[in-house]
Amino acid sequence: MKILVVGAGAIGGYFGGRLAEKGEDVTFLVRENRKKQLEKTGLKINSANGDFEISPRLLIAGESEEKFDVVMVSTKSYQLTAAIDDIRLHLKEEGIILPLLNGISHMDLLIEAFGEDRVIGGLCFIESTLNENGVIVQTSPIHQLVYGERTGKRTPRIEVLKAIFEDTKADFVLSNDINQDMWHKYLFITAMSGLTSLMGSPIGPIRNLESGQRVILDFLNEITDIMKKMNAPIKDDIATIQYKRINEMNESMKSSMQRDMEKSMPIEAEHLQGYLLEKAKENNLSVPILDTIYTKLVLYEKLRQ
Ligand SMILES: NC(=O)C1=CN([C@@H]2O[C@H](COP(=O)(O)OP(=O)(O)OC[C@H]3O[C@@H](n4cnc5c(N)ncnc54)[C@H](OP(=O)(O)O)[C@@H]3O)[C@@H](O)[C@H]2O)C=CC1
Ligand SMILES: CC(C)(CO)C(=O)C(=O)O
Repeated sequence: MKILVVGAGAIGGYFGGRLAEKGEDVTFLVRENRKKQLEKTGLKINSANGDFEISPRLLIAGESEEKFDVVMVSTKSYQLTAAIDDIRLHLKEEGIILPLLNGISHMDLLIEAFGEDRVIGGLCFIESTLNENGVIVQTSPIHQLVYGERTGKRTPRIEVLKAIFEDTKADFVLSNDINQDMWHKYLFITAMSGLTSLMGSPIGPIRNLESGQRVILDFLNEITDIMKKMNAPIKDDIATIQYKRINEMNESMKSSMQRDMEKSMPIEAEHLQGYLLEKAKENNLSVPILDTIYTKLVLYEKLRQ
């Protein structure tokens, strides 16, 4: 199976790199600058699970007519519309799209572009970032990619994908309810990225404060209320589950949004917090913590320009 990874950034480079390390047929769709950099240095990954390096196969959109069976999408949300045009050029007629972005609203964009049947569900738990030399630095041991048919069915194509992902030096998990898993991750990341970015601190010091504990739980409950109003397929006790998860994470864990802010890069505030704030407004919900976090993130974006 020919795999195209769209973006050789922090997560695409990591999971695509792990598949290539195992010998799978992986190509990275990149843009000019990243291509030049990767041709010079190779794809280097400094990982909590063991460093590795590959000479990646690279493709610039439209430079060949090569088509792929699986397209793993690992751009930022604000890069997705442009990336969709590039993907169209390289997706086989029966090819499938596996998105790894945080959030939910990108699913509508992808389904609109490629059709219900082409798009499966996906998400990942990993703490990784690009350093100033374009090296992927993965800091916590967790490196889990969760995927599945949005119908929950064990289709022949998902079994093929499962076989490809097996024995990779990363944790690939086939889900029977990827829709729910994606909403649960969305809840987790909205809280985690919002709070760490607002406080400018890894999660440890925030949760070590009594007030920090309160704000984490209150924010998770706020987001859960919005999601329930949206009829999102979440578990009733998901706020408690994610609260526990946040309390079990590494002391030093940062969110990718926070790391992007440290690098003065654009952030996915509209895609993550902004989308939920819109839904809160539509449902007349009072969401003071989300309002505060969103204001901070929008101010960051304005001051950055
Ligand atoms: N980093 C993390 O720890 C985690 C991130 N996520 C989520 O994963 C998604 C990706 O994040 P992350 O990997 O950190 O982001 P990065 O910015 O590190 O990577 C995105 C990559 O996509 C590339 N890209 C964008 N558009 C195109 C295009 N049209 N063609 C080819 N390449 C393109 C960019 O390349 P270029 O250099 O050309 O701009 C960049 O290398 C986000 O939704 C994020 O929230 C989820 C879990 C953890
Ligand atoms: C919190 C984390 C690292 C977990 O995967 C994440 O998804 C992100 O920061 O984007």
